[in-house]
This record gives sequence, C-alpha cells and structure tokens, in this order.
Amino acid sequence: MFGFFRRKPKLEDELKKNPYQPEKWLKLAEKDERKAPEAIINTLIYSNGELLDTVVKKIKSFAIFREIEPFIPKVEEKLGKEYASFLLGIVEEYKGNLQKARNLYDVARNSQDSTLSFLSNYYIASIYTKEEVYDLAYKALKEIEEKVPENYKLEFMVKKRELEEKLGLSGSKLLKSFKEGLKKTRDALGLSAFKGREVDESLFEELEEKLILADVGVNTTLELIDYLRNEAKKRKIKSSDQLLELLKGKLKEMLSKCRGSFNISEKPSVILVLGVNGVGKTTTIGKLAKQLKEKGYCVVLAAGDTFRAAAIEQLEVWAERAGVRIIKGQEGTDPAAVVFDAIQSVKAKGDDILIVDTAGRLHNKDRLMKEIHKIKKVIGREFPGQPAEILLVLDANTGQNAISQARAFKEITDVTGIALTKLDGTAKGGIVIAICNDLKIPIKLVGIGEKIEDLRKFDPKEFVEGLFEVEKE
Ligand SMILES: Nc1nc2c(ncn2[C@@H]2O[C@H](COP(=O)(O)OP(=O)(O)OP(=O)(O)O)[C@@H](O)[C@H]2O)c(=O)[nH]1
Repeated sequence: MFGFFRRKPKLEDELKKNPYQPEKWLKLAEKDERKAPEAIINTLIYSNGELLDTVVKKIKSFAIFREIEPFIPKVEEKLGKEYASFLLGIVEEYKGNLQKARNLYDVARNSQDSTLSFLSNYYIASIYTKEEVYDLAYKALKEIEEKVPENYKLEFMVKKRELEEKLGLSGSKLLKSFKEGLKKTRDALGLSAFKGREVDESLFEELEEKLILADVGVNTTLELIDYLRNEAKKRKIKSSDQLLELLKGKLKEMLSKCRGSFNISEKPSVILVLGVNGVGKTTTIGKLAKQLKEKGYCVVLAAGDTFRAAAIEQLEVWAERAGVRIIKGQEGTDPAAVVFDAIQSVKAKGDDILIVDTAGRLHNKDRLMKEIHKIKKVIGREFPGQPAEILLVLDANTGQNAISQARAFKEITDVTGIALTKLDGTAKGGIVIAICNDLKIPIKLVGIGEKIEDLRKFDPKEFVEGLFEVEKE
C-alpha cells in the first residue's frame, strides 16, 4: 500500500541489477551525457550487436568518438574483434586517419552479421570516395548492393549513381558516344533522305542499293526488301515514313535475336578471346578489362598470343592502362603453358575474371585449332565449365570478310559471342545485321573508338535507333 511512496528506482540501479536491457542503456545514454559513452557501448553489448546501426548514429550525433575508445576492449571481449575493429575504425576515421580506419573496417567487412558487414563496406566506400579512388569505392558498394538495409536504400542508390557518373558508367555519356560512332553508317545509309516520299518501285530499288552498300549483305537485304514489299501491299502503305517505321521494327526484331548478356556469373569466369591480327583484339581486351574492373571485378590477363613479342608487349600496355595484372611467357612459349600459369595465379589471388588473349593467325588454321583446343582443355580441367565466354573479335570495316572469318573460327571452336570493333570507323555498320542474320551468334560488345572507354554492350534497339537518327541541323 505504500507502493506509491516508493522512489522509482534509478535507471542505473535497475541496470546494475539486470544489465541485459539494451533499450534502458540507450535511454541512460540519451539522459546522462557523462554516462553516454559507457551506456552507448553497453547498448551494443547487451543487444548482442543488434543495435549497431542505432549505436553508430548516436556516437555520431553525440560526437563521443574519443570518449568511447576506453570501452572498446569490452566490446572485443563480449562481441569479438570484428565489432571492436569497426568501432575503432569510426574513431580513427573521425581522427582523420583514413588508411587506418579503412583497414579496421576491412576486418569487419566479411562479418556474418549483415549490418556490420554492410556498414563496414559502406564506410570503406565513403573513405575511398573521399580519397577519389572511385573504382574501389564502387567495388565496395557493389559487394553489398544485395544487402542494403531499408533505411539506407535511398542514400545508397544516390552514392552508387554518383560513382557511376564519376566512372563514366552512366548511360547518357556512353549512349551519346555510341550514336556518334554510328555517324558514318548513318550517313551512308541516308535513311532520312527517304522520308516524305511516295512508295514506288524506285524507292524499293534505292533502299535495296543503300542496304547492300552498308554491308547488310545480299541475302539479308533481299529478305528485308521482300518483307517491306509484302507489308506495303498488305497494308496499302503509300508513305515512305510508314515504310521506314516498318523497316526499323523489322531490324529491331532481327537483331533482338542477337542480344546476349556477358556470362561472368561464375567466380572465376574465364573469357577466351579469338580473332585475326589487326581486328582490335588487344584493344578490346584492354577496354573490357578496364570496364570489368570499374564494375568491381578483380581481372587478370593471360598473354596467350605468344607468337609475336609485339603482341605480348601490346597486351602489357593495355594491362597497365586498365590497371590489371598480366601473366605472360617468352615469345614462342606454348600458349597453354601461359594459360596454366595464369590459372595458378588466379587460384592464388582469388581473382574474379581471367581474360585470355590468343594468337590471330587464321591462315594456319590447323595449328590455331590445336592451340585453342589445348588452351580450352587446360582451362576446363582447372575450372570445370569454363571458359564461360569464347569471344570472337571482328573488325566492322572488313565487311563481308568478317562473316567468312567468323565461319572459319566456328569450325575451330564454338563461339559464344562477338565483339565487333571499329563501328565508328566504318560506313559498313550494316555488317552488324548481316552477322546477326547469317551467323546467329550473339553480338555482345561493340567498339566505337580507340579510347579505353570506347566499348559498349551491344543494344539492338540503340543500334537501330542510331541508324535512323535524324542529324540535328
Ligand atoms: N576507330 C577504332 N579503332 C580501333 C577500335 N578497336 C581497335 N582499334 C584500332 O585498331 C588497331 C588494331 O588494334 P589491336 O588491338 O592492336 O588489334 P589486334 O587484333 O590486337 O592486332 P594485333 O596487335 O596485330 O594482334 C589499333 O590501332 C586500335 O587502336 C575501335 O573500336 N575503333
């Protein structure tokens, strides 16, 4: 009955009796500034790490970075090294020791605790961003993009978008350069000159001539013109604008069969790169390596074209530019031996992607076939199911010759995708349609210039729109 006189026990007394009340430690931290450092650490300890996100926010809002330091050994004792390192990382980052802070976060980044792992990577990314090491910042974000807590989603997306902009990965910049790269073909086709005309026999004949000149290939051109004639008759089309829309739709439908995503889902993934000398193989490997690295992958190159010292040196230059490792042998070394060494290196370092350059001498087909089969055998033995991609590099300038090269390589080995280079340098960009329609091999990448960023995933819709784009006056 005298209960109403009993003094409410103080928070501290309650916690002395039963410290396993994390919410109450949090309340004490908010109530008593002097007690805040110890109370906030006890909040973390007695929530068994669950309130990490809240605790971190409080440490920052109370600005008690230095004050929590004496209590961190207790965190290590109760929760382990990963939690203690993470908190020490926060203290060091506050002191401006970014390198030390990053190393401390690194201890916690692979923690089983998803919040601790997320926050560690997130803070590593923010430190790299501060230091303008954007590719590594992006890699750290990529590692955690599947496990972003709800309350971080928006902030995470903004940070990722900013890094993509800085790394030139954003669609807009790349799309513009792609359309510029198609200018020569677009001008040669001159489809805009067909606008506003009557649909008559001369129109079909002119269109047929333009498509063949753009290297669409005779068979594919005839297939397209027949299709347009039939549809024009069936739908009683009188205006050339409608006919051009039909052609655009048909080309998109044709090319959509050649759309293929790059298969690098396994770790490690091996990409075997084929192609005759001069088509842009080494350049494409260099561009691809850089882009994959910027996407956060650890990439290593194997100089499998040992026939010429120049090829090895050239690949070294590109490895340097892309900032990736290269494994090479002496000129004349057995390519399979170089690939074997590269595989041992990948195993030792745990790389994500191995890109293998190969010789480009098609005139000695038997020897090339033996070399490639041996390389594939070595790869498949060490990494079952690999190579994931067998990428054939073709030069868009070589027109129909590229088709015969592709046919020759298909006799040597299966080809999973095509990288079509120098689309920017040719008026014969119609070869894309011929390759797709004749060879039925996915076109995965297109080269649109000599610079390292001039490589892009092939997007059929984008390509066709680029052919029809009306030049701004
Ligand atoms: N304009 C343009 N030039 C390119 C492109 N890709 C490669 N090149 C150029 O084509 C030339 C040959 O490129 P490489 O990468 O050396 O070709 P490769 O197949 O390795 O030839 P080898 O070195 O003889 O084995 C170089 O001058 C490149 O800069 C591209 O997409 N556009």
